[in-house]
Amino acid sequence: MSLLEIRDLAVTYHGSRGDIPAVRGVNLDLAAGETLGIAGESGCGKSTLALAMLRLLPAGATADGQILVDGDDVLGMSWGKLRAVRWAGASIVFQGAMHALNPVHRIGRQVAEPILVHENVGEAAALRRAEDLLTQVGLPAWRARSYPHELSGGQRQRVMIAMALACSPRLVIADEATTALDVMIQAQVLDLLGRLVAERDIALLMISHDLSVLSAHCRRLAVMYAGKVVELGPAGSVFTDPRHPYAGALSSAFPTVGDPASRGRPRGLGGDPPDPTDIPGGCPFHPRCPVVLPQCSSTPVELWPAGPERAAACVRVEGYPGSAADGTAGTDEADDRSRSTR
Ligand SMILES: Nc1ncnc2c1ncn2[C@@H]1O[C@H](COP(=O)(O)OP(=O)(O)OP(=O)(O)O)[C@@H](O)[C@H]1O
Repeated sequence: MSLLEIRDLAVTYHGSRGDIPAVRGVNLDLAAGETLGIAGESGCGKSTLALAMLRLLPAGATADGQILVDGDDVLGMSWGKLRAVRWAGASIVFQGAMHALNPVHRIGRQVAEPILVHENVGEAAALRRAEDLLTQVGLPAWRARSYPHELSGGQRQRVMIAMALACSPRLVIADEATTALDVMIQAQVLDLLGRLVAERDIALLMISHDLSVLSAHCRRLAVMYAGKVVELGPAGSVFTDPRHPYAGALSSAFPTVGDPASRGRPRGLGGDPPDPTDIPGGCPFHPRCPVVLPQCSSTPVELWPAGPERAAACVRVEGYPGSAADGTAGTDEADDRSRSTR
């Protein structure tokens, strides 16, 4: 059994602009010791997915489907159980550590806090554990006595990782955890996360708009577009040999190191992501797709097997029902094969 199983997850924000379907039928699995990257342009639903996993969605959002952590559904569990899952089962490292840390408390106390809250441990023992965690993330133990403003951005992000690991979670979600850091520090922090994942057999779900970073640090990649996973597979293959035209455009957005201006913006791809209140029918990517076919505006697309461990939601994938070579769009057979790729 996978540590994390997401089944038919749909998240909708209900607001004054109308309903925003931010996540639309996502299915993902993640095993202990595995790293899965989630990539996609701003607004595709990555953070909503992360927040839903720990039931941290704001009021006004509804979530349907299942999010199973060790077989227990986060969306349906009691508050008591959810509290335990939030630290000991799974934890999140967000972007922007400066704002997440309390400026008036020493680092050690902040790292020790989740241990004190969630475990039956005295203050001195919790502080010793905090010092130990700081050394594990590459900071000297004496940093426990520092205040956040005395640390660099990279050091503060390490502190956030130490906090996330404090109660030995089995799943860590890193949402743009290193985006604000410069490239060298980013690589160091991501290497550190990768090492901790391997040593502790943690499942790591890493969210970033930067496909090249994810492909370097994750075993598998999921590419999202308009609330759906449109490509899933081994990271190297998705990055270098994408099967979905959007994944291809996204990987071409990170062609060269040292060209920050081009990063994150799919090159050669016109238009913007769709208005979330008015997502195009058929394939949601079809209005921007450089290789669009006539049926793309009407054929619903789901993930379809596209090679070993691979799936893509595109009618151009060989054998896709409704593709030029196949007249079986929308059949039960299509649904069955789609499910078998989860
Ligand atoms: N609190 C909210 N209320 C209403 N709509 C929201 C809210 N948060 C996000 N959305 C909308 O949901 C959609 C998905 O947003 P989300 O933040 O999950 O995307 P993202 O891929 O993480 O983007 P980014 O990389 O910019 O954070 C967007 O259309 C966004 O405008």
